[in-house]
Amino acid sequence: MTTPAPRTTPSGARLLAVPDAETAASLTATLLHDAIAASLAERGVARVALSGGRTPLAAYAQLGPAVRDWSAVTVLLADERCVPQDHPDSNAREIRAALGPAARDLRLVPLVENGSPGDRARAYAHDLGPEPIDVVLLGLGEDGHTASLFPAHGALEAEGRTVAVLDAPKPPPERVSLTLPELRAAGSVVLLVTGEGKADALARTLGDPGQTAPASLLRPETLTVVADADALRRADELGLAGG
Ligand SMILES: O=C(O)[C@H](O)[C@@H](O)[C@H](O)[C@H](O)COP(=O)(O)O
Repeated sequence: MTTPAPRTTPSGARLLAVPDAETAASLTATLLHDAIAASLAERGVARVALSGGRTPLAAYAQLGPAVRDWSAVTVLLADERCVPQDHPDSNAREIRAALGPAARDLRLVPLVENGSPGDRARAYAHDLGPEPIDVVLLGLGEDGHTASLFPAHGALEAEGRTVAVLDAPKPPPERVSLTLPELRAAGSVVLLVTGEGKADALARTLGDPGQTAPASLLRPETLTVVADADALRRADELGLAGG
């Protein structure tokens, strides 16, 4: 698909503004595909971290059949809920289902099912493997959270690669998330935001760097925001959606 002319956000991130959620999904699938293909061409393997939530599922459905060799791709979780892997709230389960049968050979690294959230976070930090992540797909909550990093939450200060969250405002409360340093170390990050319910959160993210909007703490040099017109409405009104 044709990529829209990039805008630059006040922090210096790339913003790709698209008319609707359907176009945002196709563009996101293309960006993920291209990042995976570049890593496969360069190193023969690719490492991608994906988020849960409803918004990216249409993009995953297009990404599944688009990637030629899933057996060389490791799929990590940007965040996961502390539930069994076959639970309806499991991000791993949703992501695998959305990628579909074409991705059956992928290596998805799940969160271990036993232990406290802290134990699971430590195990996941080990399971991430030593190399940095090539590309991360993040969503944005209506309250401004990204992955399981919630506004003004202590997890934002975590210095390791993963962090346990015991009291997430969005259920389920017990989660494990990649940390800000880990997200900032990734080769690239795509933040996918659609729908008018996200408009205030996106405006805060683009305009008010700080812990009230965790995605504003991502690294602008590696960040691409893909947003549809409904999600951008407030940021546009405030002149925060770049030019
Ligand atoms: O597991 C999770 O809860 C997510 O990874 C989370 O960060 C999600 O991306 C946002 O809450 C947006 O979710 P929606 O796309 O459903 O709005």
